[in-house]
Amino acid sequence: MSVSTPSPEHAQLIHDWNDTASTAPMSGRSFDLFDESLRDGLQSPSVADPSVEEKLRIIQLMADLGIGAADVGLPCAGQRAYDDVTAIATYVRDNRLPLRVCAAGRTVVSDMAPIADIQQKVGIPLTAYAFIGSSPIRQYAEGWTVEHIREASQKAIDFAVKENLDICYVTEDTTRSSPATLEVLFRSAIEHGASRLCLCDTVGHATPDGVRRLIAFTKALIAESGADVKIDWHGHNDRGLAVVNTLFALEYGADRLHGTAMGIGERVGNTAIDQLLVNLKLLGVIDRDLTKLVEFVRAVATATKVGIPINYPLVGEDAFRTATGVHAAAIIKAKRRGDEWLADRVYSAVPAGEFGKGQTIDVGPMSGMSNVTFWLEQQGMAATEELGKFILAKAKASAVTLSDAAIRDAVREYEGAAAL
Ligand SMILES: CC(C)C(=O)C(=O)O
Repeated sequence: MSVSTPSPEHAQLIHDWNDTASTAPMSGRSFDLFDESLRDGLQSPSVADPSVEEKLRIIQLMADLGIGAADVGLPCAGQRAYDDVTAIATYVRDNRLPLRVCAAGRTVVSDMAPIADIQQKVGIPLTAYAFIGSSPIRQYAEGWTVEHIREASQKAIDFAVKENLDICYVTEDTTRSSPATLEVLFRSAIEHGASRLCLCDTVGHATPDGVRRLIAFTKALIAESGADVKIDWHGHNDRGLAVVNTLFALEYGADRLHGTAMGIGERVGNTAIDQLLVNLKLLGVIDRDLTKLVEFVRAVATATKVGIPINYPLVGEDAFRTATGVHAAAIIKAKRRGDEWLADRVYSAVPAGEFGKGQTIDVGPMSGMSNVTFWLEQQGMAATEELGKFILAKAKASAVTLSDAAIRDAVREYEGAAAL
């Protein structure tokens, strides 16, 4: 389902300063999305660990959205984590979902072993994400030398390879790690059989320019090695740049982009995979049905007990709702013409209809008469001028947008007064 092609008349209505044509090469490249909601997402201290049934529903929705891989937990963390990863892998196997099951652990054999064990038991290939801190600040905090990190990584990778696990080598805090250290660690990981390198902006430090330079550095190193090794990009949002950085990571050559529903995760969280999907679609990089995206975000929000902010893109209560007179008037004019294309775009850069949603008009202190008239018509009520004025006066006197019940009360009050 593509972003609906505008009619020739509509096509003239938006001058696009975004250089969408320059994203065309991205759409030709094969890349994948990697969902971290059930691992990094659950590391947020404020979220609840979903039940296994909720996790399976979330996994199904990821697959429905064309997300190709997911980190589904740290099986080394305890029996419950181990059982949930096993249940997810079994569900993916039994339902033949086109989703790669991945699990994370530190670069120690005891963390890799449960992943190998689940792979063996369930009988589908898993990917192990083996992580270790690589930046000078992490080395200093832990008292590690580069040689210690390299050796620990090598032992974990050798074990995983021996167990036939696909292995992604994850250098935590890559965006603050020195090129000399990364060169040693990446070369060793590649030589020992890692199929992927995961570049982590663990503390949300990177800017797009840093993303570009780090990916160029890593690509050159991989090219030199002659191995077929892919690059993952894992971003955090401490500076509010996670989605933007991840879009740039794709442009600069990352093969797999990480994110979580609503960006839940450590501290202020990760790249919001839902926002990433919306942008990839609007940029023309992907062409797929995203009408289940809202359900996916709501499923994660409910299962993790995270509230959806009212102004959250696409899913927030106010994402496609206005009570403002000027905005409402323009949307209503489009709707009266039967022009939903126009109604969806005149005051929104994300067309609601493309994502299974619609614009709604409310009545509040910033409203004009068209809000009231439209609201009454939607309810099948006669929108007389006098009634409209009465409701609008109530709205102007109110500090908040009127609820439907408050407008109905106003209608009753008006009718009662008129009947006297
Ligand atoms: C373990 C990795 C992927 C991580 O979560 C991070 O560095 O933020």
